[in-house]
Amino acid sequence: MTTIIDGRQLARELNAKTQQRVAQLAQRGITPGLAVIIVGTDPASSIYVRNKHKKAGQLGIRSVVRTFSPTVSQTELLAAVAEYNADPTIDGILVQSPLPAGLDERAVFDAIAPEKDVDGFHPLNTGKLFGNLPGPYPVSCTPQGIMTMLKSLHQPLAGKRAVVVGRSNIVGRPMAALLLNANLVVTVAHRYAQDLRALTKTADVLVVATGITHLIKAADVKPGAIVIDVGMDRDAQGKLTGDVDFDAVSPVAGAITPVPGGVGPMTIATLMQQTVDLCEWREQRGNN
Ligand SMILES: Nc1nc(=O)c2c([nH]1)NC[C@@H]1CN(c3ccc(C(=O)N[C@@H](CCC(=O)O)C(=O)O)cc3)C=[N+]21
Repeated sequence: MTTIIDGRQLARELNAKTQQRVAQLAQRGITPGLAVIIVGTDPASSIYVRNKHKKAGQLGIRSVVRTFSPTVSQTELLAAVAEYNADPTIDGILVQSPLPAGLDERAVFDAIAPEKDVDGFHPLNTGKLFGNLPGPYPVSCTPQGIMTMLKSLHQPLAGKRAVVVGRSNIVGRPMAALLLNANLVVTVAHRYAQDLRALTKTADVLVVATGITHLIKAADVKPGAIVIDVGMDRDAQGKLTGDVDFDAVSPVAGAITPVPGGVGPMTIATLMQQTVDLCEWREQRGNN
């Protein structure tokens, strides 16, 4: 009776809506454009970028990928961002994180025009999110995709206790803000937490984004809890797995996301959704 939250199926449904919106725009001669900047050839990063590019193509989004050598200078990267900022055919700009050591990732994110910031990493957009200011504005794709997954359960969330484990700028912090904006009671736990397991055990909604393989075991989860696993870890056999011990936890949980097939596909579907959002918002502003 545990619900397995099927990220692939939810992503298919979201992508179908996005594809329809792209078709509507096409009737008016508009094609959403996504620019992806990747530095180096880390195999995992290259796979994500290739998947994003492929999905964009399937939905009718024009996607351009620019790959730089790991020796690229900060100046060259900023020049590429400036070029896409000024390019009227580009609606969304994504700089694949993390950048190699020696490059200032924050400075590159900050250089992206806030209205083209498809990842929602620019301080203007995170500031709006944390202030629960009226939209529209882009939000980090992984936590936004998780909110879509939570909504798919059709359970009232206001007043529930959420625990987010991890406080990265990409996942933990924006996740906490989204849950708080949805009126949950939010705790953010991290590596300095005293008695982490006592905290996770109180969660009605538990989001785990630590990169620690199978950190969360059955005894750490409240019976019936909604468990969201953001981990993308490799087990001893090199198989992709999560921060949650799925086999042990799923009998305890009320609903749980698998890895793979959970949060990952929804992250990409949300990226596509937000590329089209940015395109439509720009249209509405009459800013070509
Ligand atoms: N600026 C930026 N924005 C990002 O959104 C961003 C990033 N940098 N850097 C890296 C992370 C990671 N990420 C993933 C997206 C999809 C899957 C995904 O689709 N995973 C599949 C499995 C893929 C596989 O088998 O390897 C799944 O979970 O089923 C995973 C990871 C986006 N990220």
